[in-house]
Amino acid sequence: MRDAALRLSDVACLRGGRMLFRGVSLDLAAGGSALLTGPNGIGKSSLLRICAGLLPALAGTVERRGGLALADERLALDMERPLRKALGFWARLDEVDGGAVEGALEAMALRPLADLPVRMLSTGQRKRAMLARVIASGAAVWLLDEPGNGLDDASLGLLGAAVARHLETGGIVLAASHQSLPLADDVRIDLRAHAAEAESA
Ligand SMILES: Nc1ncnc2c1ncn2[C@@H]1O[C@H](COP(=O)(O)OP(=O)(O)OP(=O)(O)O)[C@@H](O)[C@H]1O
Repeated sequence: MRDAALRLSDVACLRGGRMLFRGVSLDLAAGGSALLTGPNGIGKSSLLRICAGLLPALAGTVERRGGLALADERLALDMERPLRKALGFWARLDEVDGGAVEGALEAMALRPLADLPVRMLSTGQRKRAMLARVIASGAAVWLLDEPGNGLDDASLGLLGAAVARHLETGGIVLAASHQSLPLADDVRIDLRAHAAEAESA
């Protein structure tokens, strides 16, 4: 993971025929993290999708080095499978060993729930399950969309600890949130400063 990188240069985003933001630059190397902030609808999720290569940027460049894991509003876990098996499905695709799933369950305090079908998990437990999927992936670059939503204080602490461990081992974290998070963010990008309307106002 030590050669992981995420670099954005002058990125602009057009969505639904509307310019959302422009001029966003970011340079994260191994161990680097950033928090994207701004009100609902400003384009935080869109920027994460651009970083993930799921949405083209209107202008600018995105460079990624290292595997990528995205946690957004989609749980991406089989609702009918027990949690451990649902995570195991991704672990096989990600070609990580079974120990990665156990470690991720432990990190998110999900061991006691590991044999329950995913559909039986509560909102906060599902969010922890999604974070466990990211942790188990072994990906260097974590893109986390509103990772604190639905989490109680204890779970926010687990999230903060997981992020800190990931950064210590050379990972990169880009999180988007409209609320403050217990993350060691080196860089903060307030998308309001890049909003297309702000420029013309
Ligand atoms: N598939 C789409 N097609 C067209 N417009 C879209 C699409 N998805 C989102 N948008 C629009 O893009 C804008 C930015 O949405 P986005 O989800 O990136 O904002 P956000 O800052 O993450 O918001 P929130 O804090 O509510 O999650 C919104 O105005 C939204 O309606």
